[in-house]
Amino acid sequence: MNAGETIPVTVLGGSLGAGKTTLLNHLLTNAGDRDIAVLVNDMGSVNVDAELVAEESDLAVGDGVTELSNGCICCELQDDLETAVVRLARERSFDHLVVEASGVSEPGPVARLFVTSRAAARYDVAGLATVVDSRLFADTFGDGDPDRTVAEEGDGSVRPLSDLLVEQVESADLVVLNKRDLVSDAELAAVRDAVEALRPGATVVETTHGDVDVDLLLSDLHDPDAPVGWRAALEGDAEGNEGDRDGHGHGDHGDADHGDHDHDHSRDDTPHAEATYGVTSFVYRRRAPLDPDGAAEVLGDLPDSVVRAKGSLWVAGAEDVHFTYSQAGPSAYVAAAGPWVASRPEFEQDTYRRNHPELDWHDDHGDRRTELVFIGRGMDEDALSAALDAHLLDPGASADAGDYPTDPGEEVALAEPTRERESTPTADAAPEGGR
Ligand SMILES: Nc1nc2c(ncn2[C@@H]2O[C@H](COP(=O)(O)OP(=O)(O)OP(=O)(O)O)[C@@H](O)[C@H]2O)c(=O)[nH]1
Repeated sequence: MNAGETIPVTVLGGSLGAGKTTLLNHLLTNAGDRDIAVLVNDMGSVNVDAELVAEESDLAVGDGVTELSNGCICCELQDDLETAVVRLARERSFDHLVVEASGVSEPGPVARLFVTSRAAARYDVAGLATVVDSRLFADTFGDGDPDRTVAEEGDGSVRPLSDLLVEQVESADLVVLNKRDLVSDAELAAVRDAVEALRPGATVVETTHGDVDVDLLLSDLHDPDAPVGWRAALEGDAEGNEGDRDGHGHGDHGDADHGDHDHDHSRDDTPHAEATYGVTSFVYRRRAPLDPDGAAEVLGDLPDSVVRAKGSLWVAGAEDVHFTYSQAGPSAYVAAAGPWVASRPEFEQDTYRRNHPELDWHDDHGDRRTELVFIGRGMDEDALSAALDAHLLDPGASADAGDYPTDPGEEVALAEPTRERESTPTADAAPEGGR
């Protein structure tokens, strides 16, 4: 490498056992003339993956295959990773770096390291590749085997696997649907369909034993501005529905035309997906607060047809708090994001609105709104909207939102895959901190 040239980096993510190591072996065996450095992170103290990769590719550990032990590179080992990649670039010459994130890492933070830290001067992100265990994905979002839906983190705490699967897909430039041999054509089509809805525009390939096209894997695929499905749906809806903004003002929530205009125009982005397999998305947007218990009841027990839901909640009894909601398969959380802009002192509101002219501001309610995007297969939009509408209250109505989180970043589970679903958020449901 010439001084001043940057090295392309591909960050490889995917759930535990998805086939990342298998894919790395395939890559190293088929690398041709390329000199590839691989940084492997494995959970636990033994770097089995690094040794396996080294063993199968005639590379010694330390000779291009570098280990990081004791945890997850996206969090505890962030400093080590930064040091390791800077040292690697200084000490060795190679054409491409591949970093395998552990099965419970989100690839996004790992990739950001190459943009924001000392490593940025030496590296350029070429792509985030996520290996998906097609069988596990189909199970998690299809029939939902609860025993397989929790991943253990380095500190022993558990995290719903569905969250990780969704996040790993939502940040990917390339999605590798691995274990093709373990799913039927219909199951694979459903998985592909969900992946395309979660991450419109990502390159999606199907593989068995990680036999991905090496040129494709290493090519420059990264698009930091690529849309995430739920955000694209919200934006598409906002653009297409200027007229409905004022249509849901004070007291109109009983109006029969509530749901009529809330169809998602972003489905135009993936027309074949909808036409072929029925993946759709829609936005539920109301200018009225939800009853706290009713909202928890509906949003904590969404139909299985919903793969992903996300958005903002205006909750009666806590009208100053902007709540966010996030559901992925069998898990659902509500978090306190901080005050609504409309709850802040007037001068702050003015400044904020000047700096955010795109903010959807209502004459009476400011930015307070309930705005949820749902992505799924064969969803009954009318039924879901009606279930939520049944819990709409008038702005200012009294209600007890005592079980909802209050501190910014605090989170409460409405549904978790390992436990019995709860009908309301409870104070003893461990808040998991802002994610
Ligand atoms: N049937 C089948 N098995 C596969 C496929 N790809 C990988 N495997 C197997 O799945 C298991 C896990 O594969 P790995 O490559 O170790 O997965 P990983 O993502 O590196 O796993 P962790 O490092 O634990 O996160 C191994 O037993 C592989 O042989 C595939 O396409 N089909």
